[in-house]
Amino acid sequence: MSAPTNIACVKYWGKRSIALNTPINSSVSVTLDQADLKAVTTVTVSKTFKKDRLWLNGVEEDVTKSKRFIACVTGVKNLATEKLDSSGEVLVDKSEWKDYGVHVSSMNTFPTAAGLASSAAGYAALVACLAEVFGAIETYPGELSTIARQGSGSACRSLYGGFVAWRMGSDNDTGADSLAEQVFDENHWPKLKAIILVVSDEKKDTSSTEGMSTSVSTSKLLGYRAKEVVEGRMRGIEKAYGEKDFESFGMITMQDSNQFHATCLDTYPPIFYMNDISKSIIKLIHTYNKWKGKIAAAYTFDAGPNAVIYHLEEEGEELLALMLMYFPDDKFLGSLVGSEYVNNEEEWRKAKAWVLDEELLRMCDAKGRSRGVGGDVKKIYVTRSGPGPIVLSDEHSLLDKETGENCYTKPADGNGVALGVFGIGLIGFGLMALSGAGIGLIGNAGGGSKK
Ligand SMILES: Nc1ncnc2c1ncn2[C@@H]1O[C@H](COP(=O)(O)OP(=O)(O)OP(=O)(O)O)[C@@H](O)[C@H]1O
Ligand SMILES: C[C@@](O)(CCOP(=O)(O)OP(=O)(O)O)CC(=O)O
Repeated sequence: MSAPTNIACVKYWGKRSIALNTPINSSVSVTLDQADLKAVTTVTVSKTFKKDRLWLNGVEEDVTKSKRFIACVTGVKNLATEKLDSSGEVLVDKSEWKDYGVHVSSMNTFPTAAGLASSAAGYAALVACLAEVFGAIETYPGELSTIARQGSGSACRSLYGGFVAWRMGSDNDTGADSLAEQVFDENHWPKLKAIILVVSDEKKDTSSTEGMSTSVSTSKLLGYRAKEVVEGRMRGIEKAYGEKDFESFGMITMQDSNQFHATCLDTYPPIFYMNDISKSIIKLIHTYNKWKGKIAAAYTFDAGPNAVIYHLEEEGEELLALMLMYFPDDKFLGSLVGSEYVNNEEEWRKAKAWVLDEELLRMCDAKGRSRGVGGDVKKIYVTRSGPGPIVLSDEHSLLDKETGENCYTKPADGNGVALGVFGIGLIGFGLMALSGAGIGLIGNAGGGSKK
């Protein structure tokens, strides 16, 4: 299976219960297109596997004590149904699944743990893939998202496409109502686009989990935000998205990003996720909006320095040209990922030569960022909203079909694989080799249960 990342417009920051991984406030995000960023995961299960194993980007991680991983496997197994063969015979009774070991191999097509929501895509892919293999059936809508939430909070939102809310819920005993809900699907607002400026692809020094824990115990501003601010913003942004009102959508998105980073600064000791490059992106966007006379672009930053700039299609080329003017790549390094405008060197030169308004440039120059200084932005994605998890065909398996061992190696030069290598193909049942001694069920191929 593959699963998307998502970038929140109203941020999740702070846990109500660490054990249940429930939040102190609701949040809402845009699911991004998997053509550009995704986690790809294969699951194989077998009775012969001695222990559960996970390979991430080709390297094995010990998951035998991972609370997050165990919660996902156990949670999905609890919803499992029996596995049938094509004639309707029971191959695996649901009571037997507990004896099956799980092998998982997963890779991200973008930097891992760098504030680009790799944990969201990764745990959503894991839960969606396990659900296929075990034929899991939800007893109420959103139940699988309550399981993904226990892997990583933001992962619950990656189980759906489009515009997705994570309702904080009120059940403090089970967390069963702290779940994701699709507010609008990915086809609702096709003109909405996103430019991602990767300022750093290094692993961040304060993880979200650790950062929000310190914030909850030390920041009064965070408590105020959760109590007094978020619900109004949730209502406002859902209305704005529904009405395709970019100005309101953009305003709330920017204000909420700023408030999230203000709570980080209010945390003791303070946490700094944005750096000077992030701040100069913020200044450029405000200058651009001032020049436009309206909110035409809106930035948001997760727990890292990388910027996501939401905008409408009509501003896409101009904004990209503006970014390339102030954050250029020195030479053409290949097409901008996902870009409709820059797919070869000629288009890249054209984008760089785009004639930006003199007054706009004068206003931007006055904000202190010099034109043409390269090296600060490592990579640019030009993307949009997309669907939730997708079933891939067998040929994309990251686990060896005979042995169930990892067969994926991360290329030396990048994050994951070249785009397009993992094609998207919906197939039906993909029972690979279910024999008494052999490997069980290959999860990126779809389930075989009664549904
Ligand atoms: N494809 C994947 N499959 C399973 N687990 C993954 C996958 N990708 C990332 N993870 C887990 O998520 C962790 C990274 O999460 P972290 O929250 O630190 O970064 P992030 O998700 O990239 O950033 P953020 O959530 O702040 O945007 C990894 O160390 C790994 O444990
Ligand atoms: C800033 C954020 O991206 C924080 C995401 O935090 P995580 O979901 O990664 O945290 P855990 O639940 O501890 O795994 C905001 C958001 O995505 O809403």
